[in-house]
Amino acid sequence: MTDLSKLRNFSIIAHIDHGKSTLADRLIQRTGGLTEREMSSQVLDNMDIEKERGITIKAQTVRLDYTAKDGETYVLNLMDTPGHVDFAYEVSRSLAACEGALLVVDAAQGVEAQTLANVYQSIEHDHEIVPVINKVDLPSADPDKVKKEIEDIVGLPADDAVLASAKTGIGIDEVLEAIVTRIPPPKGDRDAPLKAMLVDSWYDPYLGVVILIRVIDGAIKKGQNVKFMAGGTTHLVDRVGAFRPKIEQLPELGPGEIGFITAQIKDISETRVGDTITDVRRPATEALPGFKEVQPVVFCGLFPVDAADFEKLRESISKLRLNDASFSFEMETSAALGFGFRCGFLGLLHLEIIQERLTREYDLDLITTAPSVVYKIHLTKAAGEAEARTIELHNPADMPDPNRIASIEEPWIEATIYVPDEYLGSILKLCQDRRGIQKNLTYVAGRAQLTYELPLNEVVFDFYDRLKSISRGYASFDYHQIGHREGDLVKMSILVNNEPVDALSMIVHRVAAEARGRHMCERLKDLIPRHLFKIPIQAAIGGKVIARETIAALRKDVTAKCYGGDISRKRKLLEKQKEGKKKMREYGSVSIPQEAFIAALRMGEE
Ligand SMILES: Nc1nc2c(ncn2[C@@H]2O[C@H](COP(=O)(O)OP(=O)(O)OP(=O)(O)O)[C@@H](O)[C@H]2O)c(=O)[nH]1
Repeated sequence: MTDLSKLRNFSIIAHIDHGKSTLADRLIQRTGGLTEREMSSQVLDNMDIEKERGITIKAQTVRLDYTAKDGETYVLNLMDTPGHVDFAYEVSRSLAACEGALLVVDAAQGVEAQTLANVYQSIEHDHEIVPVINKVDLPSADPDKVKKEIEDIVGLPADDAVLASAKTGIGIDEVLEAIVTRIPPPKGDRDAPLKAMLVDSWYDPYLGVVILIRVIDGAIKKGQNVKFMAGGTTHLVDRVGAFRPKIEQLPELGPGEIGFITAQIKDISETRVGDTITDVRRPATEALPGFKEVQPVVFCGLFPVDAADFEKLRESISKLRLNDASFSFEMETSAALGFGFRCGFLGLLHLEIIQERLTREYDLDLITTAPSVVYKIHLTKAAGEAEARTIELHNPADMPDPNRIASIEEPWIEATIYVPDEYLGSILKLCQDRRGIQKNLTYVAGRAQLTYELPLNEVVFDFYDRLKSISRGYASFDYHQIGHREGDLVKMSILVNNEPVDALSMIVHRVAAEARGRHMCERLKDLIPRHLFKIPIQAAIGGKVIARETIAALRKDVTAKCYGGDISRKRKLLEKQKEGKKKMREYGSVSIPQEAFIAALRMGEE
């Protein structure tokens, strides 16, 4: 067990790309955990997609030994946190396991929205925050301006901010000293019953489910019987250890310590982030505060392009789910798309990551249906029912008969947008177009900080992409949910050749329905190839058509213009046609190319 006064638990909070992972790797290297060669590939971002996209998805932790200038050796637990709004709950749990944080701000970019959101969380956890101005090696670095921003915008003193370059190694010793001298040691009672927080968990093919914990009171040892208080399950601990970053087994973890346990757990859904772990024989009386079950907020259908891939899709999805308890799925059948899965995600980025992994790692061609949020539908009282029911709707296809609906509620978010002045006008228009309600607007140092309330369903399509493109990448965005509100919502169906295409139906606000319907029809007109007959494309609410386009009939055979003369050219064309067919879905007698599904949903005007 480590002496409490020699322990420091900290995390690194930063906006995406400000250098959190690079700094973490540099700290590991300086304290001897890694050689220069091992440094060459980032250690903490260990999933391929994380590396490629340069974002951290799962929180990881490392235990470092550091001999400080005072001659004492300290154990530093560094906790990495995910950098994206979709994973805010994991950030919050990781922060709860620490006493302090390094606030990394890019010396050239300055404070961004995500920085703010994470700092506020960190302050809520009573953290000691040490500002680190990173990338001072860049020619465009302006540390004094960034210091002023940290003081004016974040509201933290920044006089003694550490100036560093995670890339070149400048200031790394100062960062380590600041951790030891400025971040307080943890508190904890060794003699109290075991109380440990479940910070994170993941599936490892050799170890089974690995659980990252922070011990609050008591100690946890190999051979101990433990209970998960919220989950209600009990387990026998068979390994206790820490990451350095390689695995090292330890006899026990005492109060204030961070490390991992394994307990022969097969299913990750038994380990819920935020749960309290206690001893079976001598349990704690109260669980740790703040446990929250994470719920998916965005749903969509995933269908194989080739119906024969269904089993492969099922297997692949089940495998992904082994490592990600926040992702949910259940089987779904669609008249047009056949068998597939309805999946739930924490947000759009989460959706994209899963979709990309399925495509890339499992080599599947998929059709993704329109993402949908969770609506609360209040039904009218049916004959024989004691009281009116409320249902949760994840899939526009399951929308009840409008006559049975008393009212519909949709989820709302509060968004914080941080944007340079010159783009403010267009951002305000974007928010207004998406039914936003402006709550606040302040200016700091040539940039505007905007607070808007927005319906989540207006954000899930392409809000973030639009925001980035309007502001040339300078706007940053963060949000949290603020509950459901009633809205005048309707289901809009898309009919191709008079047949409804359920993958394209969506729930929209009545006011926006016509414009969106028209837009969808226009898009589809360009995306669906001509056939030998005329194809009407319609958007409808109930039986009422609100928009219509027609694809003219194809008059000639594609090869006709070759006059049968050039046979190789003719063959090429036919082959091309065949190739195209593979990626199409048949709707009645109409073929719709795979990319039409996603392309039609993009609302941006080009
Ligand atoms: N010039 C310079 N570049 C740096 C420095 N630190 C990091 N970078 C670069 O900045 C980019 C982003 O760094 P990361 O460490 O991946 O950023 P991050 O904050 O971990 O990003 P997320 O994992 O998405 O939160 C990389 O290309 C790094 O090489 C630095 O001190 N100087």
